[in-house]
Amino acid sequence: MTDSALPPLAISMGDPAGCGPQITGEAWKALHQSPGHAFYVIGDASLYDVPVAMISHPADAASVFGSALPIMPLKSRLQGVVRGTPDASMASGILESIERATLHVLSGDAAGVITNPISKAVLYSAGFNHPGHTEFLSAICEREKGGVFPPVMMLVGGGLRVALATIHVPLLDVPQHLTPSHLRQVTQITCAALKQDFGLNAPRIALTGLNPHAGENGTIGTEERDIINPLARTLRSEGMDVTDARSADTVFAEMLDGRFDAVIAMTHDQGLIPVKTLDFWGGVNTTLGLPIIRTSPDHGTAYDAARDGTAKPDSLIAAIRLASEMAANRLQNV
Ligand SMILES: NC(=O)c1ccc[n+]([C@@H]2O[C@H](COP(=O)([O-])OP(=O)(O)OC[C@H]3O[C@@H](n4cnc5c(N)ncnc54)[C@H](O)[C@@H]3O)[C@@H](O)[C@H]2O)c1
Ligand SMILES: N[C@H](C(=O)O)[C@H](O)COP(=O)(O)O
Repeated sequence: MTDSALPPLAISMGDPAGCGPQITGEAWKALHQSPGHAFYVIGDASLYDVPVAMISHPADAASVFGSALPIMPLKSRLQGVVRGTPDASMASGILESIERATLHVLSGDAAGVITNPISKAVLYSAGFNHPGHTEFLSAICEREKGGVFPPVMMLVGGGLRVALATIHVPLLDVPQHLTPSHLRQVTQITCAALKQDFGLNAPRIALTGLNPHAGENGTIGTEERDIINPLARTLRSEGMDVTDARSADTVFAEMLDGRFDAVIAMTHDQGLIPVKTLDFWGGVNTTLGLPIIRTSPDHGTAYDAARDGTAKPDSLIAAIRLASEMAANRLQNV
């Protein structure tokens, strides 16, 4: 469900040398006759190969969206953008765009933020010290709202919703992050978001095991027996519909059979491989646990496709559609 009474969606520019500008123009072409998906970009007009309209406030976006891509100009200057060639001097413009889009959602001027892909390596080399958008957006929300908003990454696509218990963590360090309190927090945030943002009244959640065969009763690893299953029992006693650790090699097939509404995977690749394999072009990354709606395409900067002008917009379009649905659901369910 979408709601055209909602304010427009804000889209960040992403890496200007990556596929963001091209797929944003293509997304506008696909959606400009759908007022319920109206959006604007905070970026530089010279990047886009579609008709553009400069706006000075998000409220101006809806009236021009049907005929041009609405753009709010950056304050940072972008000089010498070469498609397909990463350049760390673009970092301030990239970050300004993400931050302003987020502030627009926090102020209620935008219904949600959709982030175009960034190269983490480019931003790290310019001093950016968050692992990715997920944690950066959480930090902005915490600074502006004064609360604590631990973010949870969820990928949606191919019939799956997969939340991650750990994100950009080296495999060697994963076990130390899987504490009962952390897993409780991730599961509670996922459950709340399934209700509020996905409109599911009684979500059914499956936890994966960390080890092969979910530890095979403690004979191939003990995290399931000692951490995941005791926590799952406690959460069930509190009324949550959550499984013990299930084998990660079969649980996604079980979800496709309709047994679960979401899977919580213990590691990044455990969760993202099935979604991106089933639906790389339509997959969406969303951040749960924030006071704002945030979605993103599931792919990266695709510099090669950006250079050749062959980037596909499908995942960005899916991210825009999902952000609209989530914003409408959140409006209804708060
Ligand atoms: N949401 C994000 O900001 C995000 C997500 C993932 C990766 N990244 C970043 O992107 C950079 C590149 O990462 P990567 O190479 O592992 O992944 P990638 O998704 O950029 O590219 C993987 C492959 O898929 C192709 N591809 C990706 N998106 C495409 C599209 N829309 N159309 C056509 N082809 C497309 C690429 O050309 C490449 O061959 C890294 O710096 C990574 O940190 C950012
Ligand atoms: N792990 C994500 C993926 O592979 O799709 C990606 O790196 C995005 O991270 P942020 O949304 O935190 O930038």
